[in-house]
Amino acid sequence: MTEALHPVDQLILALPKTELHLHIEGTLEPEMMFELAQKNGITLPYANVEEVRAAYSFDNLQSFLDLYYAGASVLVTEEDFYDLTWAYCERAYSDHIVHIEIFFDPQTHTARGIDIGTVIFGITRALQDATDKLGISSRLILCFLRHLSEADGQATLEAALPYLAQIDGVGLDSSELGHPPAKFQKLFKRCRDLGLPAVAHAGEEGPASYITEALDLLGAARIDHGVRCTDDAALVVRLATERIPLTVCPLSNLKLCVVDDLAKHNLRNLLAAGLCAMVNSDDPAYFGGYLNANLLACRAALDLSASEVIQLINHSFEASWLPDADKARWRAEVLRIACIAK
Ligand code: HPA
Ligand SMILES: [Zn+2]
Repeated sequence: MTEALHPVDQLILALPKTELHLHIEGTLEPEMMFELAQKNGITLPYANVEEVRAAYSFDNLQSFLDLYYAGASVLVTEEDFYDLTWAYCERAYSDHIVHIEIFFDPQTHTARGIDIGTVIFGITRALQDATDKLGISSRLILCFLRHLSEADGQATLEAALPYLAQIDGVGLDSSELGHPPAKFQKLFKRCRDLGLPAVAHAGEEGPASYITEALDLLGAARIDHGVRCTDDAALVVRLATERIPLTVCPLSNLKLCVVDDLAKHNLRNLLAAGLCAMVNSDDPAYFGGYLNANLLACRAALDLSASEVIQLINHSFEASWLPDADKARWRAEVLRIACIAK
């Protein structure tokens, strides 16, 4: 006999959701990695899909990034970027995600000689199809790799200028330690001048001071991860007062040893401190689960209540870049489903 689903888990599955912290290159499942490698004549350092999965045991962010960049090397044609993005959109649909704001890392591809337009057109064509066929709205965020120089970021921004109509904002990702937001102050000023809103990874492995820098020096409207904010009580008060969203990624934190046990994750404390925190999947093909899997794992490990789950989902709509009327419409839908579930 199959066990009945926990009522809060049923609620998680039923609620409409949004995903705000998702690297499209991090949705590359080993099966697709192999298919694309074969098609594009790229040799992978693995004999089969099982070997790829077995390699996904990470000690820290860098040990993951080394594999993640190697995996992305199979993406070559516009069709490859389309297929990758479309596969994610179908998974998002099955998780009842209605709005996505996704990151892409152009430098990972342009450094291999792939034209930035190939990347952008492949992704945006799939996003448009997701809107037309699955009813999923989306935004696209161009991320700069922080282990590279600011000049490399500037050159990437210049290359992206013809495609600005397809880009809704900019972000900062990759190796955090030793690459503080301050390194990219001029680049983000230029982005602001172009009217591009900014987000930034900060306080994942790096110190709480990187979160403050991301806000004050880059003008970040959201902080990606941000879990280390709790090392600085005054910063927590600031984040709560200014309603700065934190796009938390619990299974990512577990896989990358930011926490050693999901039961010790500070997600609940962030909510209790009045922060606009929500759950996201980051690089789900590498970290063992998409959005619902993250929410279900947190519910089980932290014994989240129905009202905490509803808070997390409401925060994700609040923190999104949807127009206010759409936010209000989705929050009403969340309320309606929550009432039925009672
Ligand atoms: O979790 C992450 N942190 C920093 N850079 C990244 N690039 C993909 N995922 C991540
Ligand atoms: Zn991330």
